[in-house]
Amino acid sequence: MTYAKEKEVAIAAATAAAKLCEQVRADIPQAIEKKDKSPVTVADFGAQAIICQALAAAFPDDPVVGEEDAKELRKPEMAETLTKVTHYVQALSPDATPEDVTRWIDHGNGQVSSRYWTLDPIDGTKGFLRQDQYAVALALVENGEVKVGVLACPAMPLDGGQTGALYVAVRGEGATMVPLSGGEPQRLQVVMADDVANFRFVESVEAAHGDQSKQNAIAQAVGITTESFRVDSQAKYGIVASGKAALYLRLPSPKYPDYRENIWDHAAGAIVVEEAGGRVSDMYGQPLNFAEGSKMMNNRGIVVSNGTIHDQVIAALAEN
Ligand SMILES: Nc1ncnc2c1ncn2[C@@H]1O[C@H](COP(=O)(O)O)[C@@H](OP(=O)(O)O)[C@H]1O
Ligand SMILES: [Mg+2]
Repeated sequence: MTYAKEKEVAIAAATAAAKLCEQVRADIPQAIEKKDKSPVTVADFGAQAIICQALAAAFPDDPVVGEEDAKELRKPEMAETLTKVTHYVQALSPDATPEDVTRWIDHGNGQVSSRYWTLDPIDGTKGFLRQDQYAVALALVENGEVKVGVLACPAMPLDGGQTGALYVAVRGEGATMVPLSGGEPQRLQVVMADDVANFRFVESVEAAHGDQSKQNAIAQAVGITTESFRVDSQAKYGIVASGKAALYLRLPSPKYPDYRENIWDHAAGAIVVEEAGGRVSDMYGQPLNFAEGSKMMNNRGIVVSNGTIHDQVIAALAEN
């Protein structure tokens, strides 16, 4: 299985969604508060609509497990927001109606099964609102294993001065980065053990999404003495896959000890790092479980590394 069609459709859909997000961002979006108090914007809804439309057309039998749903958007008091979402979707899909938009968004409310897609239309919504990093993250999972992952990071600075990266991985075929504006795919390779200058670590900007003091202590314990890079979203996986950092740590926040990670926050990033030669596990060294549901109930914390230091990190975590 080469997943050629899956890869092509995912790249086109994520690229289109990233374009929509950048358009919304140029217009300075307002945050809307979700029931769980986390922010969402018209771009989150628009990107999920665009991607689900493409997936439903190309793979009508595949469920999509996405972050957003259209329940709130259908309420009369949200009519103005739905009009705005439809306006941005129409820039890419001119005949789209508000009914199409809500239907496409809800196509993303599928269930984990033996083959499904998982989608975070905007990962790092807080970064998106801050004009920082964010990612459009889309992955195909079969029998619990991520097979294809696409991560669009429109704000990622590239060597040479351009901005915007598309990270792509297919299981067994390696990982590449293509500038979002187009160009030749470049093969990704995690940092080598002797590349001291790039032996940094990355963590979230949001202190509440992790345990920054423990993350720093563990990084030091494995010999990373420089301060962390703080970056929003799965852009962190892109940075590790590109060899610009050796470690990404995401340990449970003491404020939210019962938090469980969402599959869409990790599936696309994880395959990109693994196919670039790195390793991904939870804080106990267990593989991430993409087979059970949208929350990884049996995993705690996330460790992403270049591979060479992975066992050392897990050992340091067991001791601390
Ligand atoms: N207490 C918590 N611990 C870990 N992750 C959390 C969290 N609360 C929210 N998140 C997740 O952190 C994601 C952002 O990741 P990061 O911190 O790496 O930028 C959010 O994705 P969304 O922005 O898609 O909602 C959300 O799913
Ligand atoms: Mg997310």
